[in-house]
Formats: sequence, structure tokens, C-alpha cells
Amino acid sequence: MPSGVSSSRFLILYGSQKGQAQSIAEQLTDQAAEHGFEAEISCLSKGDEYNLEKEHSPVVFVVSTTGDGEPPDTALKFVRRIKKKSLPRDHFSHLHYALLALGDTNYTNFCNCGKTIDRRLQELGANHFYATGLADDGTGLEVVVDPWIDGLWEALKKIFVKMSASDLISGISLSSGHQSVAVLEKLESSAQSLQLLDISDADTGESKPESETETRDAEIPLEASLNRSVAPLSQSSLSIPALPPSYLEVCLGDVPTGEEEVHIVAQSFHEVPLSRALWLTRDDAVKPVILLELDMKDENISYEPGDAFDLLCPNRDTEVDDLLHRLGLHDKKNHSVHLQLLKNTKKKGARVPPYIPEKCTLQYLLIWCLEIRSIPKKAFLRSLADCTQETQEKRRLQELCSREGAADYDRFVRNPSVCILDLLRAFPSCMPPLSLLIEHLPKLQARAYSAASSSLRHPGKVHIVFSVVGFPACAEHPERTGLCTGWLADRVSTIIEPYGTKQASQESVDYAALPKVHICPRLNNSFHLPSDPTVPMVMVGPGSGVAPFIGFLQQREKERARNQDSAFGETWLFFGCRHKDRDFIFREELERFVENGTLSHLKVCFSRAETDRNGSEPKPKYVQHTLLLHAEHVARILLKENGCLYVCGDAKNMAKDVNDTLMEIIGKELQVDKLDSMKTIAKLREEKRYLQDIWS
Ligand SMILES: Cc1cc2nc3c(=O)[nH]c(=O)nc-3n(C[C@H](O)[C@H](O)[C@H](O)COP(=O)(O)OP(=O)(O)OC[C@H]3O[C@@H](n4cnc5c(N)ncnc54)[C@H](O)[C@@H]3O)c2cc1C
Repeated sequence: MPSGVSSSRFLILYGSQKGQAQSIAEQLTDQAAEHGFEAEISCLSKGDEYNLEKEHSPVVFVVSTTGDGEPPDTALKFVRRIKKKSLPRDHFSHLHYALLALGDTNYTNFCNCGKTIDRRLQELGANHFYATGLADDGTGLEVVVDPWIDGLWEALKKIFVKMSASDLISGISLSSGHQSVAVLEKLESSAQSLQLLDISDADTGESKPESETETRDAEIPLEASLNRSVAPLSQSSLSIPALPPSYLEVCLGDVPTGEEEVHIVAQSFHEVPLSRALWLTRDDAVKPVILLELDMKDENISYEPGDAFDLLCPNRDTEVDDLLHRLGLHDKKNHSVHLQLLKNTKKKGARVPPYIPEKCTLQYLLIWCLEIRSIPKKAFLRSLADCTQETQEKRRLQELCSREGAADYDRFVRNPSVCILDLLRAFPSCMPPLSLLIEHLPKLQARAYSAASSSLRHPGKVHIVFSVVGFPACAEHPERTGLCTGWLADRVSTIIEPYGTKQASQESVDYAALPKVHICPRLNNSFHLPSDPTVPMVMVGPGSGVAPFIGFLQQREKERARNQDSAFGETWLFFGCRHKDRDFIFREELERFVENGTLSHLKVCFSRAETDRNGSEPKPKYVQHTLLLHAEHVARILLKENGCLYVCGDAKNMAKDVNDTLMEIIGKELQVDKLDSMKTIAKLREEKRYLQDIWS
């Protein structure tokens, strides 16, 4: 091993957008010492902290993917650097690395950033010492991350042995005689020290069953639930993750005097009034859809159809109140919160969360800074277990974060979208300090909504359209609505215009009395109308996925009126909903676009249409079925006329189904196999002629 390189040191490099990759990298750093390693951690953006060109210790990359397969901002420069064509093919031949990529199969280009780095490192001669992990947030990162981390330690041990062996061989190649004996002796001593590592590994005490559990056998309940387990899990010994080191000290100060409210959290947001709210669906629609008009005329905001807006909505007052009561802090809700790092914390790279303003009140912290609805991660459950008095409750929390309890975690925590308040209700003897919540709850996130209007038609305004997310009551929690869509729906509940209202009755509604909405434009680079208006286009947007296309068509309608002699490309819209009479949103506006020629073809399907009793052909149910019916035109526009295909809406099913259908259409049209169809689709994407704006 090159001199100066420790036989247990390795480097962790992370590229994180929302903090998940960073948090996993930090978790690795924390666990490394327990396994006898010395981990150095650095963000990929901090190029001055590491030098891969001279790195002879193993390197572990943890990288996420953002947007449409883009690298996170912190990894952009690194990716650009390693992609340089001038780098020789053996540039990284000295490098031994492992890579954990994070992604979400609900989006296209799953784990693209990790895959790109991996591919490029391979091209530049670097060597894997452990198989690449691809973790899917869609099904739960833990499913891959936990076993990947478990296997990493063994792989590190092996690579250190291998590296020291090859180092020895190269080191003694010039000396005579007893080479193999010397190598063997050194290897043996390496192996011994590794066995020692194994012993220390096993000696954590965490995997031993709790003695108390044995006394519970007689009362094993029949059915498991969030706070109750059944055999075999209730009797199993558990592999529990290491306790994450705490790192924050929280002091509650005086009640701030005066009205110096802190608005730092929402500082990058514009506060705009609402100017209209309308039901787009009938009362009996399964997924109710609301249109909101936001008045931006006093703000300097411009947008194009295809752009989206981030909306920051606060946590519910009632939930924050319940949480404060439960933590025994309700009487301190107006006290100011002071945060500092715990001296002697073992957490690597610990820092005070930058999104919590100094001296904000406790109530403000819980309303505006933390995502209190987030699903607690296993590390959080692990910490909560240590704050729980009652033996059975403690054991259950340990089970839920253990490897053996992974299925129960999915069933009782992840799938029902349990949040911290639900846990505290289910585990009454759990009494976490406030610092633990701040350490484990992520930052409150804004939610994005596509602009459903054009500023040519609605100057100074933007429309957004959303379906109100509903979480039905279940054993784990009461009924509730989505954080943002539910908050917005509640705000407008008293003034919202009924379904079918044609013209806003502005006078009767006091919009100024409503709370303003925090918005921030989220400009899109490519999901826009083609710059050449003669380019034909196909738009696929079922449900609220039609939003950006309403903006496209409003814009096109105005452009056509202004330039009556100009040529405009053919436009197709494929829309789908459940029922013709209940949730066919924007029906009249779409029919007007068809009448005045803005929209050449409107193809609508209904997934819950009455069965045709006349025995005629079954009607298409979903947009992909309608697309197939018009395959010839779709193929012509895309393959012969250089046209564009836009897809917007549900990422889980629709986007994938549409993609599969497109593959079928291309395969048939070009008479090629699946692989070649995929290549054609990849080319369309590259040319920005197949564009997706999809969400789950
Ligand atoms: C670029 C972009 C543009 C978007 N544009 C739009 C848009 O125009 N219109 C729109 O409606 N949305 C849009 N979204 C999605 C939107 O940002 C939110 O995710 C969505 O409105 C839910 O927010 P919420 O805070 O109400 O729900 P949250 O409280 O965040 O809950 C959402 C969670 O609930 C789950 N969930 C969703 N539906 C249900 C259900 N019925 N029952 C149980 N669980 C459910 C989801 O998997 C998700 O994990 C867009 C997203 C992106 C990224």
C-alpha cells in the first residue's frame, strides 16, 4: 500500500440534493468506526477536500439523482470533470471504489447520476471493489440501502487485504528468496487483525434478544399492528442499527417581545393573494380537482406555459398543537428556540440545520420549518426506542427498525404514511426530547404545481390545478388530506365557486381576507411549446396532467389570433378521466380550442364509462389505449415530421404505460425490435422531442 495510506482509511464522497445521500454517507461514516475503519467524508462539490487522482484508499460514492435524471447540484461539477473527453483511459486505474446510487423508479432515468458516474469511472479504468447498489425511493430506499451497507464492511475488509497483498508483492519484487513466505506472513497478520474487526463487530450487543421479551410469550396477540408484534418477529433476535449520535442542543429562551415575526423560511418565496378558486369536478367525483388563480401582478414574476410553481404550505395548527401537548411543551410554544451543536458530538459533519431561523418560536419551528408529516426513517425509530420507558413499546420500536422487522416497517409505517404524531400516539411511553425531532425530521418541502395558464391570456395571473390528496382513516392514523392540497382546499372552502361556474363573481368574494400563498417559480428548461410554431405536437395529459397543456393551448390560441397568416403545426391532445360528467376538467375550454382550430384533435377516454350494452367495440379506457388507436398519426408526427411528444401527470402508472405504448408504436412503424425502439425513444429524448413532466 502506498506510504502514508492507512490500512483502514477510506473516503466517502456524496452528491446530495435533498440530503438523503448526505444522510446515508454520514450514517456510513458513523458506522465505520464500529467496524474498525476510519472514514473521511466529503461532499462531491468540495473539490479542494479530496483528490481522486491521488487517492489510493478505497472510495465509496453515495449519489442521488434529481429532476429528469440530472445530477444533484452538488455533483454537477464533478460529473462534468470526469466526463471530459481529454482524460486518458487509465486516468483512474489506481482507484478502487463502490457506489450507491439513489433514485426513484417513478421518474424516468432511474439512478441516472449514479449510473453515469459508475460508467465513466469504469471507462477511466477504475475498479469496483463491491457491486453497485441502485436504491429506489419509490419502493423504499432501505430495501437496497440496508443490505448494501451490511455487505460493504466485508467488501472493505477484502479490498484492504487485497491492496496490502498487491502492495507487498510489488514492494518485494526486487528482493530475493523467500518472497512467498514474507507475503504469506504479512497476509496472515492482516487476516488476524481483520478477524479482530469481526469480533468487535459482533460485540455491539445490539443483536441480542431483550430478555424481557421471553416473558411475553404467553400473551402473544393474534394480529400485528403498529405497536404490537406477533411471533415469529416478537420472539426473534434482532439486528438493530447503531444508535445515530445526537448532535443538537436545544434551549428554549424568553418569549420574544413585540411582533418581530420571523419569516426567514419563506424568504425566497413571493406572498401572493388568491383571486379565484373553482371546483373543476362535480361533487361526486372520486378525485376532486380545484383550480386556483394566484394574483402576481404586484410581484415581478414571469413564466411560460410548461413552467411550474413551488408552493410552501405550513403544517396544520391542530397537528402542531397536538405535537406540542404530547411533548409536554405546549406552554412553551411562544418561547424562542436556540440551537447549537452538542460539544463532543460523534456525528461527522454535524451542523445546525440552516433552514431553522435563529430565535424563531417553538410554534413557528413546527409550523414552518419541519416536515412533521414525513414518514419516520428507521434511524429515527431507533432513537425513539431509546426514549421509550415501557418494555413492550421499546421492543416494538426496536423491531420496526431492525432488519428482521423490515416487512412490518413497510406494512405499518411506510405504507400507511405514518408520521411522528401517529407514533407518539401509538407509543405513549415514548418521550423524545425536542432536539431529536429537529435532528430527524426533514426540512418542510414546497410542493410543485404546473402552470395551467398562459400570461398572454391571464396577464399578471397564474392558474394551478390540483387534486386533493386523501389519506383515508386506518388503524395507524385518522383520515387526513395531503399537506399542501388539503391546506389549500381548507383555505378556500368558504369561497370556492361551485362546479360549472362560468364567470367569477368577484364582487361577492373577499379574497383579500384569505391568507396569502407562498410561491416561487420553478422554471423548466425544456417542457415548453416548440420554438417553431409549425412543429406538430402530441400532448398526453390525463387528469390534472392536462394542466400545462391548457397553458400551451391558451398561448397558441393568442398567437394564432395575433398572426393569422402564419402557419401552425398540427396539435393532438390525449386526455383521460374517470367519468364524462364528473371529472372531465376544462371540457368547455378544450372544446373551444377545437372549434377555433387551436387544437386539431382532442381524444378523450373514460376509465369508468358505463359498459356499452349494444355490444359495440369496447371503448379505450386509458390514454395509452387511445394513443394506440391513433398510432399511425403519432408515428407520422414523431418519425416523419420531426414533431414533439409531451407527457404530463402520474408517474406511477401512466407515464410508464405511455412509454411502453410508444415503444410498440415505433416498433410497428419502423419494423424494428424492442431494443431498436428503445434506441429511437432515447434519441427522441435526447433531441428534446419526447418530454415528460411527471409526478407521483
Ligand atoms: C414538477 C411537478 C409538477 C407538479 N404539478 C402538479 C399539478 O399540476 N397538479 C397536481 O395535483 N400535482 C402536481 N404535482 C404533485 C404535487 O407537487 C404534490 O406532490 C401533490 O399535490 C401532493 O401534495 P400534498 O402536499 O397535498 O400531499 P402530501 O402530504 O405530500 O402527500 C403526498 C403523498 O401521498 C401519497 N398519495 C398521493 N395520493 C394519495 C392518495 N389518494 N391516498 C393516499 N396517499 C396518496 C403520495 O405517494 C405522496 O407520497 C407536481 C409535482 C411536480 C414535481
